[in-house]
Amino acid sequence: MQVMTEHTERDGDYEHHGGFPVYAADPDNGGPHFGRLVEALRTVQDLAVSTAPPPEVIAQAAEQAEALAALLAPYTAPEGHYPAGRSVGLPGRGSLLMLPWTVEKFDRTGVRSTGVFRRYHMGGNGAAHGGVLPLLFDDLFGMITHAAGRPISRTGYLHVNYRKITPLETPLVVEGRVDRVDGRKTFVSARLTEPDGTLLADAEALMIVLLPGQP
Ligand SMILES: CCCCCCCCCCCC(=O)SCCNC(=O)CCNC(=O)[C@H](O)C(C)(C)COP(=O)(O)OP(=O)(O)OC[C@H]1O[C@@H](n2cnc3c(N)ncnc32)[C@H](O)[C@@H]1OP(=O)(O)O
Repeated sequence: MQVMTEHTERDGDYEHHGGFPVYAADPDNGGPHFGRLVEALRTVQDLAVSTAPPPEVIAQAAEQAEALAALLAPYTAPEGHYPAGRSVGLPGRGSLLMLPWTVEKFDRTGVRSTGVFRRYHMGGNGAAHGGVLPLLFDDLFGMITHAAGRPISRTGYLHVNYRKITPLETPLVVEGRVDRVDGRKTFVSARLTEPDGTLLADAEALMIVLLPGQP
């Protein structure tokens, strides 16, 4: 997967739009144990929303969670200086906020990612929560804009059409592209499908190039 520092045909003013820090991919994906930590935390998230332990077990889990937080707290770092979000070799770039999906295609013609929605992402009656689909699409649109060599942009609007119930624990595909560029405006669209092509949701968005100094 290409990242900002490896781009070739981009706007000559690419690095200067907006007040964004410049991110670089972490070639080590956070080191030998980071991916394992993120996966363990995701499993804890799944279990935290789907288990009903007795009080003594909850107390024990709370103590262990508090101990883990205390272990990590001394190592907080500035934005762009921790592996979460920059570990492009890990699902969701190693960020717990992102869906744990894997980018399979990332170039000027578009981006494709595959993965599953897990128990943590459940809304009601066994289906994915409606709020996680915009998260998936928004991050994809950021990557699409970036892969197309467009300058640093933010989402102006994001429209999602929910076509069919999105299942959990089922391999899915999301793929999108730049449809049109008009000055600062990049119009993008994407589709979320099952592997056989069944459409679950589609989305379109407007990504707006930041002006110098815009946050
Ligand atoms: C390592 C891997 C990395 C991978 C990287 C992965 C990154 C993930 C990225 C995630 C992206 C996000 O979620 S960003 C977070 C969500 N988005 C935001 O918080 C944005 C908040 N909004 C803003 O900051 C502002 O609205 C801006 C900066 C986007 C635009 O403000 P502005 O600079 O004043 O521009 P403005 O004149 O209003 O708009 C410019 C043009 O766009 C049009 N426009 C603006 N908003 C809209 C709108 N909602 N609907 C229609 N059109 C609109 C205007 O009419 C105008 O058209 P015309 O008159 O010129 O024709």
